[in-house]
Amino acid sequence: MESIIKGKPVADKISENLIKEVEELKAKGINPKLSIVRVGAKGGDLAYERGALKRCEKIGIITEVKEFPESITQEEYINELKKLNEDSSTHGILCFRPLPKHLSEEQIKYVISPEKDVDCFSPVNAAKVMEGDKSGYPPCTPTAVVEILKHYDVELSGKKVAVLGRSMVVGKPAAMLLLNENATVTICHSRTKDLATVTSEADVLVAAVGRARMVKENFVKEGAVVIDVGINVDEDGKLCGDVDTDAVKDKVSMITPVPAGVGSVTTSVLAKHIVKACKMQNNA
Ligand SMILES: Nc1nc2c(c(=O)[nH]1)N[C@@H](CN(C=O)c1ccc(C(=O)N[C@@H](CCC(=O)O)C(=O)O)cc1)CN2
Repeated sequence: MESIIKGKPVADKISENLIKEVEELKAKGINPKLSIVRVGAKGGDLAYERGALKRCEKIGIITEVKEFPESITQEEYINELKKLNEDSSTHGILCFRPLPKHLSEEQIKYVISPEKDVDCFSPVNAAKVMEGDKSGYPPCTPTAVVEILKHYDVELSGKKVAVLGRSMVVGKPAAMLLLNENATVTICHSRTKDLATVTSEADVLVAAVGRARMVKENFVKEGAVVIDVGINVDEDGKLCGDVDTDAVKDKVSMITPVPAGVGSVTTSVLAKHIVKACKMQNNA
């Protein structure tokens, strides 16, 4: 049985309605716009940026990229973010993370306007994820994980789910969103003892650890569903996930590829959040 499940059908379904919604907004003279803030040129950020620009163009959302050198100071970054907060033509702001070490996310996350924070940087939106409050903007990648599982009719209620990775961008919020779907969630990380034993007990494994092809055949249960969130660049400069797909694809029942898996759905969720933010800001 073909176990590879692509993100495209999920992304297309989310995008379909958005195209109509954007046309309706434009007919009223409202032009939804995303501003991307990128520091440096990390592979994962650039892949996300490419995907986001392509997706927004398809849907009719205006985009701009604010690209800054690694040498940008904390004060300069904050000033740029404040300008976007105040710019009424920008409805959604996407700050690529993690930021370089000399920039304090702890401080910057309080600067982004929660109303424009379409990828859950602000503690206001992060708290809403914890509370299961749907009025905010949960992070796009973890939301895409749940959208894929639902699209492919993967039962989550009462199932054992292992999330490999504990970042604020993916691992922690993914665990929370899966818990909201009544899964029994285990978060695993670099200090987890007998890691492969823990992950191989899961019905669903979400790999978000950021290490190229780390998940091998012994990490997965026979028939498990594997969602590969990793976006890594291998030694040949090729994009690859956290899972060694070739090694596990015959053992599992479903697995997402990289690229063309979670990433393509992430950008549709992002577009959905931009349209929602635009409507809220215009009372449309
Ligand atoms: N604010 C955030 N910054 C970053 C995140 C994040 O979730 N929020 N994550 C990574 C990048 N990332 C997901 O983890 C990511 C990478 C790529 C894509 C994407 O659109 N992929 C497409 C196209 C790929 C290509 O053209 O090469 C695909 O997979 O089909 C989305 C998310 C870093 N920063």
